[in-house]
Amino acid sequence: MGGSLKTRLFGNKNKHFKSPPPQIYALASETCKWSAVLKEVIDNSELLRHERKLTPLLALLLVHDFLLSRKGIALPASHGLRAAIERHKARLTAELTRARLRRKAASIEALRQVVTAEALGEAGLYPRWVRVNTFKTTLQDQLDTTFKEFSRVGGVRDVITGSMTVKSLYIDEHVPNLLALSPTFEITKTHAYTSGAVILQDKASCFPAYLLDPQPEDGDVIDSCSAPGNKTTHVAAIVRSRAAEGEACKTKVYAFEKDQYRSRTLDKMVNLAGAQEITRMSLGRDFLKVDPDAPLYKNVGALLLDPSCSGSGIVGRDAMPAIHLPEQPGAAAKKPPLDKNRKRKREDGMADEGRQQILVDDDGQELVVSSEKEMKVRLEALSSFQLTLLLHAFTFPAARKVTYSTCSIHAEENERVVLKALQSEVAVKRGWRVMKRDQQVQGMRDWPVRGSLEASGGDEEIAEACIRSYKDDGRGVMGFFVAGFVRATEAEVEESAKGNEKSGPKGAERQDLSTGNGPWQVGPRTLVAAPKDASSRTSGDSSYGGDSNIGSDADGSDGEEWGGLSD
Ligand SMILES: C[S@@+](CC[C@H](N)C(=O)[O-])C[C@H]1O[C@@H](n2cnc3c(N)ncnc32)[C@H](O)[C@@H]1O
Repeated sequence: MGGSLKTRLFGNKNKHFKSPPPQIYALASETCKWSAVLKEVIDNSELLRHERKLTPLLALLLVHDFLLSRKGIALPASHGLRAAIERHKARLTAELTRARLRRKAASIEALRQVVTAEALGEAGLYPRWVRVNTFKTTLQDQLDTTFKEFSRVGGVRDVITGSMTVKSLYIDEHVPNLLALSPTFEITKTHAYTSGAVILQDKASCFPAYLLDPQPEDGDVIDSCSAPGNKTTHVAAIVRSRAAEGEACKTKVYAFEKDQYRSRTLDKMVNLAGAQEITRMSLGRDFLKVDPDAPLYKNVGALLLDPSCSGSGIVGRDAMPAIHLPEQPGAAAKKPPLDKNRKRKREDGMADEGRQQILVDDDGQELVVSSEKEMKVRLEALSSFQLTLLLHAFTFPAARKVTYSTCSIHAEENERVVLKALQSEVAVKRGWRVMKRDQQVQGMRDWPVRGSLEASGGDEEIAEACIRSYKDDGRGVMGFFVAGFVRATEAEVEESAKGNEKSGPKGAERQDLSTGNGPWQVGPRTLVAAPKDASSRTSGDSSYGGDSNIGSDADGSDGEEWGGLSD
């Protein structure tokens, strides 16, 4: 099985490890992180030459615990392996000091920071986004306690550049209750994190709940695709914050999650976040099988739809920590094993290794893609499924607002789904429109990165309504897409129907976006072809990163981690 360490441990539902996956993950990632330093210590102290029973990996694990773990080696004092390390205490300690000085670190704490920064890899170029969970605390409380010693900086870039100073913080200007922290700060070791008072969630992943902006008059809310629960707990926190002070919150958030395994994570997260008071979870339930006309959902006015996607916007999903093993005395340098498939692939005219990609979608599913064609087929299947879910959301009788989001950078999963949804029969019949930029909540209106004009069929209003983000553009967020839909009033629907009758069908101009997939037909909205020089990036911003593809955590889900649990 390929994929990241997290995917291998947490995504493998059928594997039963002897120890809990979070414990194995912590051990493996910590050992990998220190392995370059420990290799130097072990090689230079000649430990493996003196202690022939030790293997390089065992030595790495034991020396790590001996030198760096607070509890030391977790074996009885009389145990042979423990004695094999402790016999060399003086030499190992001296070599650790040398390794530290070589890295110009004044203390073990400083060395820890150097090692952490090195191990972050791509993730070190992004801040740690932390959403303050208002079910449990307030932004001010957190600034006064958990982040008391942090210095405030002027922008996200300063948090990243100053990452070695560890404790810098920026209060986000777009999304309320969101902080950007230095990537090396170990937030997961704080009480705020383990108690669910703060939740690790990328800025862009906070856009959907914020854009949905549920108000008490909107009625109940549905999160159709919920696990691991970042957006569910976010939208629930917003709903709760809008209930009158001192009064019980009447609005409910209905959270659906199809996958049984991921449902457990959702359940834990909702409870840890304190969102269970207003969240009704349907664990293991397919949103597509939910009857929109069921009495239970008659007051559902707002739906958040964040379906499975290619995960191509996720930062660091591929990252597999490197392990540096000490030299085994006398062992001949091993040749890397021959890839038996390699020759055959070339003879077959298949893509060589360089072009083959393992796609890990945001559900942790892996797929080897070796040609453009395969990629296209995969994206088509995803977009068809995404559209079907979106159109199902449109059918809830009292629904007035829907947000649709993906952590993908592909237009097929984003603007193209929006266009098809707007053209669908259900959208036309029920009066669904795109939520225009000037109808959006302030922070989303101000966010400068908008949809692709070309992918929006040249429709500027739609491109402006769509919200994007790109990794590598210096804004410190993952690649993401979100669009909102609002439903017109009955009067507006009638007005628009009259307009359509007058203008008649414009078949010649119409761009056919129908895939033939999904239960809905394309409606009468007319689209104008994109101008040839249409820029796929808007808002006069030239600092975008490329649409680099692919391969992405949560840390479960959108490259996120969350309150005290590992997905
Ligand atoms: C992108 S993840 C959701 C991430 C989540 N919104 C968050 O922010 O933590 C998509 C989730 O949708 C679930 N899913 C996919 N199809 C579904 C369906 N038809 N009904 C309910 N859940 C579904 C997947 O199992 C997966 O857990």
